[in-house]
Order: sequence, then C-alpha cells, then structure tokens
Amino acid sequence: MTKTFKTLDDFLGTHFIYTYDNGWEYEWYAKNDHTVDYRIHGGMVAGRWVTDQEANIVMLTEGIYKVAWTEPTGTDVALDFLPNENKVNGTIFFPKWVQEHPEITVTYQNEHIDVMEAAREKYATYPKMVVPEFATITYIGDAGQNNEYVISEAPYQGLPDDIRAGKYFDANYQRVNK
Ligand SMILES: C=Cc1ccc(O)cc1
Repeated sequence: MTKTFKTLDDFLGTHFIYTYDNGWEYEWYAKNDHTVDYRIHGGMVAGRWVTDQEANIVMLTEGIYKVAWTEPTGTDVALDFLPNENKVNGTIFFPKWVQEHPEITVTYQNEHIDVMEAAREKYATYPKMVVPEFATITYIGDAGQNNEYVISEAPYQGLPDDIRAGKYFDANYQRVNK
C-alpha cells in the first residue's frame, strides 16, 4: 500500500502489522476514533488477542499519530505511528504480574475480563516492566472503520504471512473462506 497519510481520517480504519526491534510481532487495527483491536504474534504474550479496546487516538502533526490506552490487566500502552516512514514507536508498561504470569493473558481477552481483573487483584503490580521499542511496519491495509473481519480469530502460525501474501482478505477486506 503506497498511500500517503495526512489526516486523522487517513489513519482511522487502517490495519497494520509491525515487528519491534526486540523481535515482538504485533498486528493492530484503528477500528474507529476511540477503539482498537489487536493480535500478538510474537514476544512475551504471543497468542493474546483483543477487540474493542477503548483508546485515545489523535494526530500530533500531519501523518503522525499517537494512540494510548489502559487495559483490564493493568497494562498501559502508548504508541506513536509514523506510517509514511513505516515506523512505530511503542512503550508498553506491564504490571509485574503479567511479566511473571504472561500465560494468564494469552487468550481472547474479551471472553475473560473477570480472569484479568482477578489476577490484577491477586498478584503484584510493581515494579512495572517498561518496554520502549521502535518497530518496522511490514504491512498496511485499508480495512475501513468498524470492520469486524480484521481481527476476528485467534492468531496462528503464519497468519501475518497469509495477510502479507494477500491470502487472508478478499477485495472487500472480508476474511476469505478457509
Ligand atoms: C499490550 C498491547 C499492545 C498492542 C499493540 C502494541 O503495539 C503494543 C502493545
């Protein structure tokens, strides 16, 4: 995709895959002006996926976007997207318990909010694990806003490659039949 990002509207509805310099691979979708979906393919919590996470999304200056949110796990996230440069800078602030028990969070979170809330009460928050990293964007897709097909199933080995190869979405950005 060779689109040039200029406005906030250019960013909303965009679907990204990127790899952090520490090797962690993330897939993330700007679903609308206050909602994000994502799937994690590599790193400490690979296998985790989330839809309809409320987030703050703004354009800082032309083509540069800031996204921040806090999760039911107590994890906080701040991302800066520079899509015209194929770069992201992200900082993740993990509570201590996620670092010690990442497997509790590796699920479709939306169906297990009670589990996340119980774990954050039971286990330690501090000291937090701060992960500040640059990432390189390996895929940009124009999914349109509020597209429920973008992040609609658990991550599997090879999913990012299927998307990059054009095997995952049809011409209307809907999931092709498996
Ligand atoms: C913890 C979630 C999360 C989602 C996307 C990203 O780039 C970093 C963290």
